[in-house]
Amino acid sequence: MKLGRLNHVGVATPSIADSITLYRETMGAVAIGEPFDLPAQGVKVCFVDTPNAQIELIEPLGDASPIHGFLAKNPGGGQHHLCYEVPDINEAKAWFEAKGARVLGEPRIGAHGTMIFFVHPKDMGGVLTEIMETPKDGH
Ligand SMILES: CC[C@@H](C(=O)O)C(=O)SCCNC(=O)CCNC(=O)[C@H](O)C(C)(C)COP(=O)(O)OP(=O)(O)OC[C@H]1O[C@@H](n2cnc3c(N)ncnc32)[C@H](O)[C@@H]1OP(=O)(O)O
Ligand SMILES: [Co+2]
Repeated sequence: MKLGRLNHVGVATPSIADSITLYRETMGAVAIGEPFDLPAQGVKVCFVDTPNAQIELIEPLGDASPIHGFLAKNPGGGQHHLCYEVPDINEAKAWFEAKGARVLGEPRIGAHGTMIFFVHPKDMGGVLTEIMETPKDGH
């Protein structure tokens, strides 16, 4: 497998609205997208663009959101995952499995419209790792 560029840093927050204010007023972010719901992933999402990567703000959506546990431990929010691009999602899944790393569920469509999967943080040096097939438009 050939690891590609860092696509985004996932940041869990109890309030995307409050985080947008923080990123705009304290961080000086100028390219902040509109928040949208992603019910299949149990999160509300908002992209903050930086020149070389995105910050992906995620807020829990619904009772079964996968980030409830994280926010219970980190009520103010915090860095949740790192996402790297790969050219081929199935090849990448087979690669991680062959290394003995736990792939969490099956690949599914992510917020950028390409296939993603997650690798367990306990098998990745404490970092919840998202693997994403490179978008065809390069974003
Ligand atoms: C916006 C859509 C999409 C995209 O396109 O980009 C996304 O990014 S969606 C992002 C949200 N979705 C997910 O995170 C899906 C994958 N995650 C999971 O399956 C679970 O969250 C998890 C990683 C298995 C954790 O499950 P949870 O029930 O919350 O916790 P556990 O108690 O089972 O945790 C075990 C262990 O791992 C530690 N942990 C949990 N989350 C993280 C984390 N984000 N980073 C680092 N470590 C994490 C947790 O603290 C436990 O450790 P111990 O306390 O030492 O046992
Ligand atoms: Co993500």
